[in-house]
Amino acid sequence: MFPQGNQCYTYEDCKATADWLLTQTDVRPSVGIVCGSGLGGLAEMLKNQVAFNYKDIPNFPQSTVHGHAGRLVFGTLKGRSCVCMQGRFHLYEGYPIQKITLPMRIFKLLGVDTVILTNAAGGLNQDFKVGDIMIMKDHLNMPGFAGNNPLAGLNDDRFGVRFPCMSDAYDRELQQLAMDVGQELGFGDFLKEGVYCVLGGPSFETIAECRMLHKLGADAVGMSTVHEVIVARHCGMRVFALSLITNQAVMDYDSEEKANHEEVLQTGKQRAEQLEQLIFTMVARMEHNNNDA
Ligand SMILES: O=P(O)(O)O[C@@H]1C[C@H](O)[C@@H](CO)O1
Ligand code: HPA
Repeated sequence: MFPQGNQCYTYEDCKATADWLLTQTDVRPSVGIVCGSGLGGLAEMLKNQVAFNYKDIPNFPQSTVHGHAGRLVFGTLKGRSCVCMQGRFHLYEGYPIQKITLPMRIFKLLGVDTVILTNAAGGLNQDFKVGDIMIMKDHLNMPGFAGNNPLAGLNDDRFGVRFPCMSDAYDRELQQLAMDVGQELGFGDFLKEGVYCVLGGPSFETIAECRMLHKLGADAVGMSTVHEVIVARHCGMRVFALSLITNQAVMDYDSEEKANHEEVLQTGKQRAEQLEQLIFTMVARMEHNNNDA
């Protein structure tokens, strides 16, 4: 069933893309950032930018979703060299899961040791409000339960081991740093932590599905991030991830609410400034990652 799956991009393909990028810029990033829906403004904050449209990067997929610009931006943030994906790829765009996660392997080959991912998500936890920022402490991988895991297929040991551990996927020190920085910045009222559940999308969830996911222990539901986290951890990068609660998942048959992408992008705009501030302050304070997984 899977033998060709991971052949989608070989180690050599990933290396060719990374080497191409390294010939185009002097920036040698240690931090890689992925911007979620409506959160691409993060990339604009990088200083001394060198930016590439995805269509100009060998082997790179194209962004097809409104709110995902499709640019890879290199630059510095508080003096630290970074690379930022202004737009990510999703299963529902029709890409194979290995293609969605290809940028993580390119990050690794560029020298990135820490990946920061953001996403827009629906809130399942009844204590969450629209505009809350949730530090991801864990995930539920629904496509993975059905066998759609980005590491399925032949394993290339140059990236990582056949059976990587995921109980330590989300770096605990970075979670604590985010909490500390959030408190200092006065974000305590809307900074939460929780479990993110990924689904395939693009349809939003039914009421019964939201109720089920909540019962299973999910605090937020979305359509991304987890595949990238798995590949980033497989190749030994440290991971930190944030969900912006852009809408309340509909859990009640009396509700008139309807999830929609416009609301997702609108909430992104309203909270973007604080989310950016949180990430920049964290990047300024982060220690380098010395212990590859
Ligand atoms: O890329 P993310 O996970 O932030 O995007 C979410 C999931 C869908 O792509 C979209 C739904 O509005 O936002
Ligand atoms: O409610 C949601 N469900 C799934 N994905 C999402 N992305 C933003 N909001 C949602």
